[in-house]
Amino acid sequence: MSSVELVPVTKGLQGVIEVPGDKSISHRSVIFASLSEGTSKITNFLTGEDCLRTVEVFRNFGVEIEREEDTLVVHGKGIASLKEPISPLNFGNSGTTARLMSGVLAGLPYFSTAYGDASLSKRPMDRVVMPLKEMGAEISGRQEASYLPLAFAGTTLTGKVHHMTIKSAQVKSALLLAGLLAEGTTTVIENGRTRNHTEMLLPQFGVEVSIEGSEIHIEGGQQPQASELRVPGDISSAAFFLTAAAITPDSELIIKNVGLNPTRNGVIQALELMGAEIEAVPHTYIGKEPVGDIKVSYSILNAITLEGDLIANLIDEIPIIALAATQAEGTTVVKDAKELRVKETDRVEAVAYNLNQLGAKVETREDGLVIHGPTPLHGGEVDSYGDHRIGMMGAIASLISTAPVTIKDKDCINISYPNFFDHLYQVL
Ligand SMILES: O=C(O)C1=C[C@@H](OP(=O)(O)O)[C@@H](O)[C@H](O)C1
Ligand SMILES: C=C(OP(=O)(O)O)C(=O)O
Repeated sequence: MSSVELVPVTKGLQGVIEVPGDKSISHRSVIFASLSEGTSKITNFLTGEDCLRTVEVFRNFGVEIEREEDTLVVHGKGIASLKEPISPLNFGNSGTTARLMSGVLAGLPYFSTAYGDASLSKRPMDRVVMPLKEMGAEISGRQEASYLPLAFAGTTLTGKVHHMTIKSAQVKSALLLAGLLAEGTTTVIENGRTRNHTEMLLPQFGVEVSIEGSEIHIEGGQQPQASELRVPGDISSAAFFLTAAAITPDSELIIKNVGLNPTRNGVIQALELMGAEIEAVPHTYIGKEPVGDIKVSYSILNAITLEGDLIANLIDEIPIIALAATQAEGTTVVKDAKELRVKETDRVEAVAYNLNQLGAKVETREDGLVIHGPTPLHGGEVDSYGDHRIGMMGAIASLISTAPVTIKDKDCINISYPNFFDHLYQVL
């Protein structure tokens, strides 16, 4: 297993970086382009392992997708021209591929099977399988199709009104995609705001989606049309550098061209509430997505409470915010975040275990974390448990530790941020 030893820094982080393309938007862009008629060009596509899984899935459906570095050219021939896949589809480690593609596989008139790695095979799939079955999907698998591997019979779906019971953009998106392939109208009623990239991007591919408050409606039978798109920088990747600069004395960093969608920018709010000197200015729109530069400098931080609706807005950033909280004055509380327990690993346990190994004082709760700060970190070993966000949290912790930090299984970082270490060394 690959590991790396990182030594503490002797000076602050300085410079200007541009993080890779947004993971959520990259997945969606290749799905929509592959279902489209015509040739789509996607630039700044995230070449992390997860998004490449989604590309591979559509190649299995016979879609010709060319890739040169972070540019994809997708030669769509329309939904009716997709071919039945002859091999099982491999979703790897990617929850987004698994959930969104379940909506697609359920509604295409083909038999398909799909599997994932050990981590993904433990993550709940009933959250998409159950509402898809209510639309007429035939899906089978272990424990009433609650886990991968899954088999999709490919049936005619009927539109339906779904009342969401969890806050999940993956489930919402799976149902909207199934709705696109279904007969009639599908409505998803959210029980809290989650990232809205699917609803924002589908119209760019010529698909009509109507939004009234928390209700999203999509009419089945629409044929998406090719589009051109530049993917904004990923705020979830930027979060590691924002936090690094906020907790490392004498730092000042600028991160350019980051997606600042208000359903995703909770990490900026959280760092601001902690007292970080942080400025995010949108300077342009890519489609309906605001994009801007973020400037952040070292500050003395204070503890905060994160709960309620803000949680979905920063769910993937909680590990790195927890590291910031170890350096903040007072007790930081993270509540309403039990979703963290069903990510690539149980992130409640993984964050607490690893930060405590380094000398922090972190307690676990069923739905979150309690972090007592500030505590100096003394170095040691961080076990990523194969989870990219835990690996990157450990790497950023090394900057302010008094002794080296070893990251076990560092290669998992390639899942969402293949050039993470290049960027880190660039700003040191
Ligand atoms: O829709 C998406 O692209 C994502 C939604 C979130 O998951 P949930 O829908 O499970 O909250 C997030 O954690 C994941 O990294 C990406
Ligand atoms: C949870 C994540 O991704 P996914 O659900 O796509 O595996 C993540 O990127 O932090």
